[in-house]
Order: sequence, then C-alpha cells, then structure tokens
Amino acid sequence: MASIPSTPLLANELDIVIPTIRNLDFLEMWRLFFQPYHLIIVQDGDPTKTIRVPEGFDYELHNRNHVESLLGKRASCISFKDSACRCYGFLVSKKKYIYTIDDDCFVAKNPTGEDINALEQHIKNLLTPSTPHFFNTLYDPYRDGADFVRGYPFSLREGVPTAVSHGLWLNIPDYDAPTQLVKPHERNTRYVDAVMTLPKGTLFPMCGMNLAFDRELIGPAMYFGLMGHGQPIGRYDDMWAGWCVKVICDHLNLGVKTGLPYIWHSKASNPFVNLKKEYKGIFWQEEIIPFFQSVVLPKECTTVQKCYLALAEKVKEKLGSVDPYFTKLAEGMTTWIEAWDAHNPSSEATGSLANGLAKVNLGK
Ligand SMILES: O=c1ccn([C@@H]2O[C@H](COP(=O)(O)OP(=O)(O)O[C@H]3O[C@@H](CO)[C@H](O)[C@H]3O)[C@@H](O)[C@H]2O)c(=O)[nH]1
Ligand SMILES: [Mn+2]
Repeated sequence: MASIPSTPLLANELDIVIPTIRNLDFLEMWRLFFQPYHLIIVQDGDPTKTIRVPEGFDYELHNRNHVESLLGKRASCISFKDSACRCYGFLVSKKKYIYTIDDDCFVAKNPTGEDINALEQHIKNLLTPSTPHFFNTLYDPYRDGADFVRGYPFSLREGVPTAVSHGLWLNIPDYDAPTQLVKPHERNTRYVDAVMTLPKGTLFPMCGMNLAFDRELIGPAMYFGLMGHGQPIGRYDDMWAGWCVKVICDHLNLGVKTGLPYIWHSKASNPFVNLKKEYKGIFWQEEIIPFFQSVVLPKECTTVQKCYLALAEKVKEKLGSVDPYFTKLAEGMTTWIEAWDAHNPSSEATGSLANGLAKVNLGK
C-alpha cells in the first residue's frame, strides 16, 4: 500500500505574517504547527509598546518606526492602526510562500475532534493545481479520495498553478457590522469538508485572518489598501486586496481556492466600531464591484506588477469620481509597487513566471 505522501513542511520557504496590537500568547496554542517557521510580526499602533512573544519562536518584529525607516516616504502606503499593516510583512519577507493569521485565531477541531493543522492544509492547497476554467462537482479533484468527475474535459485536468488559499473560520464568522448587529449571537458551527477553486470571472470577499498565498506568483498584488488612521474607511483592506488579486489571477491564469482549513476565530470585534469603519464601504462597494467585474487588463500586462499598475490607473480613472479616497488609494497602489520592487529586485523575474503563464493563457 503506497504511503500517502506527507505534505512538505516548506519550513524554509514560508513565512507567517501576524499583524498585532497585543501580546502573542495565542502562539502557545499553535506552537506544534508554527514553531518550525519564521514569523514576521507587524506591530501596529504605538511602537513604544512592548509586544510579548512566547519563548522558542524564530521571529522578526517590525513596528511603525521600522516601516518608516525602511520605506521612507513610501511608508505612506502602509496603513496605520488597522490590520491592513500586515501587507508590510508580505513586502519584507524573502520567502516563496506566506501564511497570514490574526492573533485572535486559534487551532480549531475537525468533526472527529482532531486539532486542525491549518498551515498544512494551506500548503496542500497551494501545492496542488486549481481548476478555474471548469467546475468540478466533486470539489478538489487533487485531494486524496477524489478526482475529476465524468464529463470533465481531459484538456483541462492539468489545472493551473494555485496562487491563493483562502481559509475559513469556526465560531465567530467574518460578518460585516450590520450583520453582526442583527445576529450578535450567531456562531459558525458548520464544518464543510471541501476546498473549491473560485471560477474564473467570479469575485469573492477575501478575509485576511486565515490566508495563504504564493508570494512569487501573486505577492505584488497582495496590497491591503489604505485603511485606519487618517482614512475614511476600515475593514475593507483584505476585501480590496482580494478583488485586485482575483482579477489579476484570472488574467494571468492563476488559481484561487477557498474552504479548508478552518481556524477558531475567538473574538468578535465591536460591531459599533466596525460600523463606523465600514459604513462608507457598504455603499461604495455597490460601485466597486461592478468596476472590478468590468475590468479588462491589457494583454501587454504579463507580470503581476504591470497588471497592478494598470489596475491602479483604472481605479483612479473610474472610481476617482465616486470619492477622492480612490484617487489616494490608486496612488497608494502605485507607491506599493515601487516599494515592492525596491525591496524585491528579483520579483520581476518571478513576475516573468506569471508572464510565462500569461503566454500560455494568451496562446489560447
Ligand atoms: O488597529 C489594529 C487592530 C487590529 N490589528 C490586528 O489585526 C488583527 C485583526 O484584528 P481583530 O481580530 O481585532 O479584528 P476583526 O474584526 O476580527 O478582524 C477581521 O476584520 C478584518 C479587518 O480588516 C481583519 O482582517 C479580519 O480578520 C489582529 O491580529 C489584531 O491584533 C492591528 O494590527 N491593528
Ligand atoms: Mn478577529
């Protein structure tokens, strides 16, 4: 009986990025799964505050002083006093893969009561192809005990490289403030044992609290937009990144998966505070979504950076009239790419990997 290959740890190829304003005692629960990895802690808020990290973890900690000294004027594109600051950790990492998790997310248990190694599942998701061009009704065909169903074209069974693995949450669901207010006691107890590829041409609300991605394939697009201090909106950082990422993944023939793994989200943030942060986004998104649904990136955009800069231009042109914020956000997007390329000179080369995929895509 062939043994089922265990998932490679990728311990030297993956960084764990944690945005935080509090001590990281939550890591104790993750120690078994996280200890082999390097952590990039992005300390938000007051840089003079000391963040306690449990013994035995290999980590680097960046606070606002570090952000400003590394990026100089370009630090303006990194949010302050919002979890969006986490994207700074994506920028300074030198690894191929990123896993990002919030500090109020704990190890969940599967229906048989076993602890879920969320990182292992994300790695499986990222190392197996995606199927955005044709939906497999038995979900993830590359999973042990599953396959492509009858009628699935063989020409599409190779799939495409997976750029993003979007995990979910038991207990406190990632609801918006109005839903939180209406359903304050609702908890997610439903464990759905599935991983699905998001079909090409479909957007989704990407949550940043349990998220992994291939930094070499899509890193430059993982900009968590301008939120928090000095900004008219909050809690749309991960959403914005998800919409940009999905449009670019569709263009470059890359895949986005959602579903397993689950984490246990323990803390409901204050719905009234959240409502204040979200309220402009709640009506702006009725214009933002049609914008992303209508975006067509030029075929000359064969790297993530080129796609992202073209997208920033379109944001300024099409959404600038909705609110001046979007002009500022478009500038933030451009500054982000400048900062990314300044600190990741080799990324154009990896962008050419996407370029290669784009050629495959464009060849069709
Ligand atoms: O100013 C801040 C506030 C928080 N953080 C860190 O960010 C994450 C998420 O914070 P928290 O769990 O308190 O908030 P949630 O509402 O549950 O977060 C969800 O909404 C999204 C907001 O954009 C977020 O991505 C979702 O997970 C924690 O690690 C805090 O320590 C911060 O860095 N700065
Ligand atoms: Mn939370």
